[in-house]
Amino acid sequence: MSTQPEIKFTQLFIDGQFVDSASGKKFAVVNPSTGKKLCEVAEGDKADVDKAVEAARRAFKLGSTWRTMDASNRGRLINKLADLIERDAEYLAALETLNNGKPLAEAQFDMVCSINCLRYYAGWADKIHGQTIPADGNIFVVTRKEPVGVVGQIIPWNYPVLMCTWKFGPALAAGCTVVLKPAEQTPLTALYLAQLSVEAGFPPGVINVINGFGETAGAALTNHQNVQKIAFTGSTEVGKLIMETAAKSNLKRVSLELGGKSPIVVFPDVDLDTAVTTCYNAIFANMGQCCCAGSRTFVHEDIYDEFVKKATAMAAARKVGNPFDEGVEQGPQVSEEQHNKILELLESGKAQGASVTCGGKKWGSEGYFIEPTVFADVTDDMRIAKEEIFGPVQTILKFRTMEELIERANNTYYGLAAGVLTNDINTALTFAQAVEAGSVWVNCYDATMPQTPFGGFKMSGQGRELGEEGLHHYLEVKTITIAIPQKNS
Ligand SMILES: NC(=O)c1ccc[n+]([C@@H]2O[C@H](COP(=O)([O-])OP(=O)(O)OC[C@H]3O[C@@H](n4cnc5c(N)ncnc54)[C@H](O)[C@@H]3O)[C@@H](O)[C@H]2O)c1
Ligand SMILES: CC1=C(/C=C/C(C)=C/C=C\C(C)=C\C=O)C(C)(C)CCC1
Repeated sequence: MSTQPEIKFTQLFIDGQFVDSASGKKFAVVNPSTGKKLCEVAEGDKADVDKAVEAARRAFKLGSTWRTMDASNRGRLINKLADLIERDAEYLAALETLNNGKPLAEAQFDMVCSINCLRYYAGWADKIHGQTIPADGNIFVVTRKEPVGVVGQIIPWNYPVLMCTWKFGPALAAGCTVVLKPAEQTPLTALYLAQLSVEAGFPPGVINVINGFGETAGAALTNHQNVQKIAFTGSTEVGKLIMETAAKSNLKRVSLELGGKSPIVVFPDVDLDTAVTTCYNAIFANMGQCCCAGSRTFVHEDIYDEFVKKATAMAAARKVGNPFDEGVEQGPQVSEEQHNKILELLESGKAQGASVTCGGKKWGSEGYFIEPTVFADVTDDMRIAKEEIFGPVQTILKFRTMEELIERANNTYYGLAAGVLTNDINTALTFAQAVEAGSVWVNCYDATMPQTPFGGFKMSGQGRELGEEGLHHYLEVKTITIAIPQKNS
């Protein structure tokens, strides 16, 4: 596989066509493995968002090709897009690795998950229906599930293709039209998907992609009077802004997939090597850049020292390097900003008294690499135990009792995910029921499938993506009540 896949699309995608931005401005896209510029892409802002929303509105007009299409044909188009991603998966994975820095094998797995997500939602397209309701009186009542309309979708840089499919799948199955804003760090694969949408046969305006920055393009989308819903994945800080802007503009619907500080808990009755591996994958996958990363590893005091020894050995053996190289498990962080944020948090961990048993600093001399790091003797008050690090940093905390564990696991503003490793079903269920988290994984982690709802309690978000739940945010319920001469049971 080429380490320099050709970059084919760098403009904005509006109304089925690639176009320059209205201002003519461009911004640089950087290769995180080197810190050097890869290319420039068109920089969209309010004027371009307005055009894209207008195109999406036209595509959503009553009587349009999209609105009059059989639902089963919407499903076929979504399936066709999945087929095209599958056809070009090697290229797309390489482009993702180039732009995002994730190891090629992880990018390839992301493509599989993305294809599965689209196929799952393709199947839903003609299974979205309302009810007939035996309401009181001489009436006949039906509900219809209708698409909410033009949807703005704002996504982060950690899973660029996967996040596109989590957003496109349910929106298109529901019959909405979309304007997607990829993260400014990683626009390249979304633009390629835009081209695939043309090849799949989506009518112009159904899918639009506007590259640009959050404060300009993202804010214009969130503020837009003709956008009926925003689906956002990213930081909790921006999630709050989105809700505020949505409320102040047209009270558009909002779903939010935000940060986390998820506990993964190890009880002493487990196979220790298996537990160490599960916890290692839970935090180090995707360079730790995952909202649901198992970023607080709670280990029972009886096995704590042995666990720390094994976890340290495992992290020390992690192969860091060029994400295109065979066997490399960890590439660079996505950007200099993220890299510096992580280094600052590493220093805070050291200063607050945690023990670095592995790593703890920058890796290499170019690009945005960080050493796989393990902190032991972590206490709840430390910043590394409270803040989302979003890096390859395992923090290991000690616990003694279930009661204390539950209290500490829940002592966070976040509530995205949790894991519990034990062979005792009572222990597993006690924790699973008590922990405040949208996903709880027992004897596994990151087990996220298109069929299973995903999202957060508390400040980790609003609403759920994936599964049937993920469709509801893209649908309005209309109640149609018809007066009839005489109802009969
Ligand atoms: N939950 C996640 O998947 C996720 C993803 C990325 C980052 N994060 C967290 O957020 C931290 C900061 O990363 P970041 O700055 O890239 O995240 P971010 O929330 O700023 O960016 C996510 C997306 O939101 C857009 N955005 C930013 N400001 C906006 C605004 N005012 N209006 C509308 N859209 C806006 C960005 O352009 C991007 O597309 C990370 O360190 C990590 O802790 C979480
Ligand atoms: C962590 C791994 C995976 C899961 C990724 C998930 C659940 C991402 C979800 C959404 C986002 C953006 C979260 C926030 O960052 C895979 C894709 C199942 C592969 C293994 C590693």
